[in-house]
Amino acid sequence: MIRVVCAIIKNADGKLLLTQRSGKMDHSYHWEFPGGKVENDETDYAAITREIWEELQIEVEPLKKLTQVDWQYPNKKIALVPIICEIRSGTLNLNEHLDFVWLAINELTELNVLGADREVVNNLKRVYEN
Ligand SMILES: Nc1nc2c([nH]c(=O)n2[C@@H]2O[C@H](COP(=O)(O)OP(=O)(O)OP(=O)(O)O)[C@@H](O)[C@H]2O)c(=O)[nH]1
Repeated sequence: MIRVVCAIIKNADGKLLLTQRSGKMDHSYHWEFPGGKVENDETDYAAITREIWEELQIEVEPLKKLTQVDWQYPNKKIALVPIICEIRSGTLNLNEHLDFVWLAINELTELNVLGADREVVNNLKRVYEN
């Protein structure tokens, strides 16, 4: 099982950041929460800080882990760990993705999001509704 962390980043309007995978990536053109694989001997928080810096040139502070989603794709099984993060500095620059969007939680269903992320969105609705 591959351990993957993804960042839940909210802006001042309460909208969440999603990024679109490029044509060169696995699951091309799907939308996801930015993040990536945790490397050996790396903590989840170190991994998300590194990935967001590499992908978006933003410095984030990880604040809280949410419920892990285990998901089987045809070619791999992942454990996706969503982490609530706050932006500390930087201006968003797309180093790897095709596009980004800020959307309210109820608007996320309109996007073609990855399977595991649909589950994350459902869990988030519960977090934000309570
Ligand atoms: N970054 C990210 N990856 C996700 C999310 N949800 C999800 O299923 N994944 C999957 O987790 C895997 C690892 O992410 P990655 O960004 O490091 O993968 P990659 O395409 O660079 O490498 P890979 O092609 O070897 O899998 C990918 O297969 C990706 O599709 C998500 O919200 N964020």
